[in-house]
Amino acid sequence: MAGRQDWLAGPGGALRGEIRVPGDKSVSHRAIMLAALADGCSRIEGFLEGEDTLATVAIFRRMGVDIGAPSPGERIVRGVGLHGLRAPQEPLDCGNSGTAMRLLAGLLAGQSFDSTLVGDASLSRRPMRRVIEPLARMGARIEAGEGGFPPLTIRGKNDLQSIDFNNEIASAQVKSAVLLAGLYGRGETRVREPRPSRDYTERMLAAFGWPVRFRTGEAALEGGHRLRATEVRVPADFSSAAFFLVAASLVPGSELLLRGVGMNPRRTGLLAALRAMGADIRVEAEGRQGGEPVADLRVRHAPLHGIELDEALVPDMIDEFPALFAAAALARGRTVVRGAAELRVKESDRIAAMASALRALGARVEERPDGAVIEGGRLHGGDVDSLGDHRVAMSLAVAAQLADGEVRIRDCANVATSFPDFAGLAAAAGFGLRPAG
Ligand SMILES: O=C(O)C1=C[C@@H](OP(=O)(O)O)[C@@H](O)[C@H](O)C1
Ligand SMILES: C=C(OP(=O)(O)O)C(=O)O
Repeated sequence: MAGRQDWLAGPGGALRGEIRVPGDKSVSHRAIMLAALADGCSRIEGFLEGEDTLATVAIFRRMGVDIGAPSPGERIVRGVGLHGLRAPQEPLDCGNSGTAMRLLAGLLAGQSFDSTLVGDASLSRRPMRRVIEPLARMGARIEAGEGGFPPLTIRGKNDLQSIDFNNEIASAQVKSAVLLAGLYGRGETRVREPRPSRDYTERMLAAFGWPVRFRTGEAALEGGHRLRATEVRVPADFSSAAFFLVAASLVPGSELLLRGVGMNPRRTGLLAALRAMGADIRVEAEGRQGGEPVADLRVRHAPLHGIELDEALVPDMIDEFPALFAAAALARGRTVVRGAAELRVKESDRIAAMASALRALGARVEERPDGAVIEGGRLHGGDVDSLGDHRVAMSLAVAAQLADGEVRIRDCANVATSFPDFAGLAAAAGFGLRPAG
């Protein structure tokens, strides 16, 4: 990652125009992984050129997969087949990406060689027992650092057992790690979840020709099949669109059209939450792209009010809470979030990070172990820290648009992991946002 980068944000004017945000991060990771293990040559279009997904590309190249990049957002992957990866000569660097590390833990557990997964300082503080434990039940041998943190050393083992796994947390990363190990398992691997998490691994396995049975909250597959190369068209990332949905809702006079946004129902919880707060967001030009629902989203300014967030929405908007906190701090009345303790183990503790930054701008925020109570009101300018968390940085830039004075947001370089040109696109749409000199 580049050095530390501060932003100067807000106040801004009305947001107008059309935007296409970059490709979906979850889909981009999975497209590279499955294409690498497929028979034949796959083409990926709309790939996210972000640091997280580029880390996944670099990892597969280190394991002997030829991945061409003829143009931005395009990747040509010459699959090596399920057993064709080469033993890496050095540790595989997942950078800041929890998705890369957890999915790869499952995928590498089924290889015949040893491998080590490392990450940056933030990833090295994120819990990995959640994948190590179910994978160990499948016969995988994975050693972690003290406390179950990265690095992970994965001992090669080609004959994994299948399991019937009841996950206690709703996590697509854990579910996907187990399913990817299950490709190498004998018999049927099944994962059940307390609430359904995003289902991209299941959908994409099916697109690559692997038989997989899945319905809300449950997925199952058997080992011993093959993946067939295919074409993947990656939709625009709803989580990146989220910052514009919130900003245009908040700033008077705004109207933005967001093109080709992925509308997988396991991702669009924020849409329901914002509508419950009074947002005016219309879904237009609905279609399908590579097996995923997509649509254009037209968002117009509307006065927002606080809500008691429905806990059932939490997994469907797990990455959108920093943006929701920004909306809540500027809405009329009180917003209550519960059942979202997972936010404490993301790139930062997102409850603490947002509570402390919004408080520094004048908001009244009470932290709870699994959420927060936010009293909406006015914000003033100030100096806040994103704690090196991309979603916190972008959400604070949104909140700053409505602040009475300029906001310095510290440590924003991490935005390049999921949305490299956020500052440029946002400024072009009307955000007050520039790098601090
Ligand atoms: O599977 C995925 O691609 C992701 C799953 C979510 O994490 P959890 O599985 O920890 O909920 C999400 O926060 C992350 O950004 C991407
Ligand atoms: C939590 C996130 O990603 P990851 O877990 O892949 O680091 C995110 O992008 O908000």
